[in-house]
Amino acid sequence: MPVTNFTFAEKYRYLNGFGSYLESESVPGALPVGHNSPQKPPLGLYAEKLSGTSFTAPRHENKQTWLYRILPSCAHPPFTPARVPSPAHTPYSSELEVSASASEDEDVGGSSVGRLHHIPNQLRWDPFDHSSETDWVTGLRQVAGAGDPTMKSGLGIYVYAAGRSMPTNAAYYSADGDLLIVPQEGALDIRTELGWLLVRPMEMAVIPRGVKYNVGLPEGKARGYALELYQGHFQLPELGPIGSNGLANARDFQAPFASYTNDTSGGQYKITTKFNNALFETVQNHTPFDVVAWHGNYHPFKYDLGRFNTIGSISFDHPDPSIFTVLTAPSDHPGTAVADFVIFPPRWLVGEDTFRPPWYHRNTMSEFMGLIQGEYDAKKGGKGGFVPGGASLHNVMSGHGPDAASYEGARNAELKPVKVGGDGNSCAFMFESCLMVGVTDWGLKTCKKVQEDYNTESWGGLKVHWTGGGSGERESKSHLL
Ligand SMILES: O=C(O)Cc1cc(O)ccc1O
Ligand SMILES: [Fe+2]
Repeated sequence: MPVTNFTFAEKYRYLNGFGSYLESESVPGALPVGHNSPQKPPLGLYAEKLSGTSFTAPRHENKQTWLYRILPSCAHPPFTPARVPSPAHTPYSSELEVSASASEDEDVGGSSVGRLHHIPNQLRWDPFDHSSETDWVTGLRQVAGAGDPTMKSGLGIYVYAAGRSMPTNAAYYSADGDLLIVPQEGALDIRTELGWLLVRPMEMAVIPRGVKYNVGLPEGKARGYALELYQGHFQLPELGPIGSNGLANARDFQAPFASYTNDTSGGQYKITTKFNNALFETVQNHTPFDVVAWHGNYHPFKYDLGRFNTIGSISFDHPDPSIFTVLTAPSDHPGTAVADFVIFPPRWLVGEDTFRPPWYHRNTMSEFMGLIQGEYDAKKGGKGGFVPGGASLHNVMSGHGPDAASYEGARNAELKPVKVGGDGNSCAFMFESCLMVGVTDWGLKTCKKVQEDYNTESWGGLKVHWTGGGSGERESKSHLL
């Protein structure tokens, strides 16, 4: 059986830098020098290329990694449809049986994206349930999405809940896209083909398309959010006039060290893949975690959100939330993102003569938000409220903004500097997309978490403050006065 007695220090060594071309060898001499694919790679290893872009992608976009492993990935029996439900449909409780959609998937060979409901209403969800019955693979649920993995366009938005580590002889990969993970409760001990990552709440990670991984739960349970990017890859946002540092700094992104298991005993390793949003599995007789060394720029990474250098107004007015972008996945149109990952971290709010929470707005982008901890400054009231582990969706042109209680509070607040979240521990995030997102059956119905009265609870009580009376006079004001 596999060697599993890695020490904490052996597992969690990191290589620093965003998008860097890195190399790592867990046995000295395992990486060929000056060659990618020598006739006989060192130590009797196989060379295997893992590409994240087309071979001919321009250099600044090109992503690939060379893996030096004991056996290549192709050595496995054929995949067959998995006996677990697809992520878009199914309740957490095993009492509710494997869903009808999963068996339909089997009939047609296992490829179904599921129905998405496109609705203009603002949506908010109570915290999603914990589950003791699921592991990472069975605990991922698609809430919303746009586009299509087969066309490599769009994104999927997920929540996960798990109460079990994946068996150590199991691995998962998604052929559909890069997965950005935002833990909300419980650490994730992620073993990837390229090495280990420990990802805790207030950290995030990205596992690229195709990279196999296993998720252990050191705390016995975990819950959080995830975004799967069907097209392109996340990159750091441009900084423009901010200059050469700020927001998420490149050096704070951490990639794993190579770490391998040498299991030649002919064990049984279950590989599950998500392929066009349906799950398939196979069992192979060698561990997928046999990469002794690698070099490349296509690798998993993590980032501690506490290292985000938050920048905001120090004079007046509330800036656009783009100033809080950690990572962005651009569309073909510059400045327009298929997905932005934005955080609202602990920070000081100042601003003279300024309404400090978000202004009311209708947005051409769609906004899915979650709360990692604390409270969000625009959402104080309402039955159920916006609470950690819950979520909201304000779709394309769906009006939103502070609820009535938050509005009145901010309108009358003394404008001294305040730390957002009071104790400084709040952190909400947003997955913002230029695409109109649809909600899955699971997100709309099966999860049973939609707050039916969200709109009226939030904005039904907004007061009229109009004092104009038709005089038409307008105050002209300089902020220098
Ligand atoms: O709707 C939201 O709460 C997210 C958001 C925050 C902000 O500061 C400005 C715009 C915006 O969409
Ligand atoms: Fe918004």
